[in-house]
Amino acid sequence: MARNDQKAVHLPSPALPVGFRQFATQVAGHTFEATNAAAVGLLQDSVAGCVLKPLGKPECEVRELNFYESLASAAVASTAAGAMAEAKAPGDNDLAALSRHVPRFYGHLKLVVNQREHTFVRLEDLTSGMQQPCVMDVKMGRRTWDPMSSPHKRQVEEQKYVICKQKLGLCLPGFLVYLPAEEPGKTVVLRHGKDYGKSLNVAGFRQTMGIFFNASTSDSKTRAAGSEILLREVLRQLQEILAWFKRQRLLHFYASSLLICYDYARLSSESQPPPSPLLNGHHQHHQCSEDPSEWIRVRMIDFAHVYPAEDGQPDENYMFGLQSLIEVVRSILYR
Ligand SMILES: Nc1ncnc2c1ncn2[C@@H]1O[C@H](COP(=O)(O)OP(=O)(O)OP(=O)(O)O)[C@@H](O)[C@H]1O
Ligand SMILES: O=P(O)(O)O[C@@H]1[C@H](O)[C@H](O)[C@@H](OP(=O)(O)O)[C@H](OP(=O)(O)O)[C@H]1O
Repeated sequence: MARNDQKAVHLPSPALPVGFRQFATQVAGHTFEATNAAAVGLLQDSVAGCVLKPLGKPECEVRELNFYESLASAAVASTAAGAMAEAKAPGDNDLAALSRHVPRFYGHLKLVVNQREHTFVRLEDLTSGMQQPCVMDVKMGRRTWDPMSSPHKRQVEEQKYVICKQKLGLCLPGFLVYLPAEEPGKTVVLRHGKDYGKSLNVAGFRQTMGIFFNASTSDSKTRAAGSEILLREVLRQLQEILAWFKRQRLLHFYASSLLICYDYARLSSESQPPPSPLLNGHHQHHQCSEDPSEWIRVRMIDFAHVYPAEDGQPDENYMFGLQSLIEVVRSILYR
């Protein structure tokens, strides 16, 4: 069963190249539209574990492609310099270190969708391997317009998600979560888009985060071991990203997001009581006690508005949002 604020309309299917389909767990961003054949969303690639992201407006295309390609070359340069004990270009280390917080990049390609050619980047699917993927897109920063934006674009951006953006430096364009249903063993899917995110105040934002992490106070069924592992691991990954931002002086990220993904199937199995001891006094191996980063992933996405840092300043705008997000997750963990 699904609940959501996105009306169930039957859209005419877009004409896609053979071997590709619409990516079902896209929660935000540009999507296919029934009445606009030029609008394109993410595709699921025939290559397992990959998605294809359309690059959109020409200026966004150049910036996002440039970002991924710079990261890829910095990673190569860093590895080669390490092997040869050579000096690297300034900033290569920081860029190479960023790669682990970003989906893996497998190049770009052009595809014809609805009789129009579009450029896509092929990326690691961050929900890959998840049986019941829960996904949240959190857009970072009080300021979501870039230095080249027109006065009109600035004004439009300033008027959206006003409370959460100004108070927390965060906004919530969409999420999808599996929740336990009344009937034991069954789940419901809750899905909300940008209209919901735009209606939130700070209390609503915090409450929504609790729901997304299956850790709302009213829900005692899953407020157990799994939820604690989830919150601790999300915090750990957020702290690593913050540590990177504190070091780097290269880039500023406007209107960029963090994508938080986890597998509800693993969350609920982690929440089961551990198996009882065997007659010989040993415990059976608990099949879920592997590395939580296998089923919990926090990554930076959407680099259409990445700019070189002016005067080598840190990206305070992004860090303000990230610190708020860390505080919100921490408050859910320790309440
Ligand atoms: N690597 C990925 N793996 C899985 N899902 C992804 C990945 N990249 C993007 N998505 C999904 O697609 C959505 C949109 O991604 P993204 O923000 O990059 O697109 P966009 O169209 O540039 O967004 P915007 O309109 O905010 O500029 C995300 O919210 C997420 O659901
Ligand atoms: O959150 P909303 O209300 O959906 O607003 C969109 C959001 O700000 C996107 O980041 C932006 O795309 P870009 O990052 O590509 O600018 C898009 O501009 P667009 O409509 O001009 O594509 C906006 O409509």
